[in-house]
Amino acid sequence: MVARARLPLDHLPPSQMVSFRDLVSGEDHVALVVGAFGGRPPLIRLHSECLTGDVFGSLKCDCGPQLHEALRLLGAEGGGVLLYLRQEGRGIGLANKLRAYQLQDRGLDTVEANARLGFADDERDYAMAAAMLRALGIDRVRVLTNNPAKVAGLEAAGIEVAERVAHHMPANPHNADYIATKRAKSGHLP
Ligand SMILES: Nc1nc2c(ncn2[C@@H]2O[C@H](COP(=O)(O)OP(=O)(O)OP(=O)(O)O)[C@@H](O)[C@H]2O)c(=O)[nH]1
Ligand SMILES: [Zn+2]
Repeated sequence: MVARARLPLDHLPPSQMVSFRDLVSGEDHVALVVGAFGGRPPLIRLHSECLTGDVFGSLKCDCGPQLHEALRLLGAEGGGVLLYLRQEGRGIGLANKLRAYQLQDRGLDTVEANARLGFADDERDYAMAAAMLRALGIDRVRVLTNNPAKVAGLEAAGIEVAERVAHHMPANPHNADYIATKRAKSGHLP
């Protein structure tokens, strides 16, 4: 844990941002601790950075709506934690994601494009996310995700996943194929 501060957020209960330094990548990951929780395992979201979707509202993926809906759900529960993980492009970085988009414009799907660039479909791991949760005193969670690799990654690192809560957003004409490919090839759950 590197630094921590109160961070008032629109329409959300009193929140804090906590930053962590990843000594392997040098990146700062952040935990947004929304409101208060206790009793049942807290609702959490592991959100992988997506500059295009999170900041600019890109329609090519579902990251922006997933981010905002996750925060809304945490607020509606009174509290929870969103980990904002600096895993842009499923861990390949922004420039390579843009190269992958270029290949997708030529007909490759999201998995084929990664392979063409010499990457695995998904280069992320969740050990850092588990370490962040433990540093916050959390060892049992309910996790908002459609991605079984996130559940498996947390469990492998010693965090108990009491429940997986599906986190689907409505598709649009630009991301429908992307979402279908994640289901067909990357094991994403309905
Ligand atoms: N390499 C690559 N990364 C992408 C692409 N589209 C989105 N991303 C990245 O994928 C990450 C989000 O992953 P998703 O597969 O949408 O969702 P998930 O996080 O695995 O699963 P959920 O928890 O269900 O949302 C972000 O880091 C995005 O930047 C793409 O076409 N290629
Ligand atoms: Zn995205």
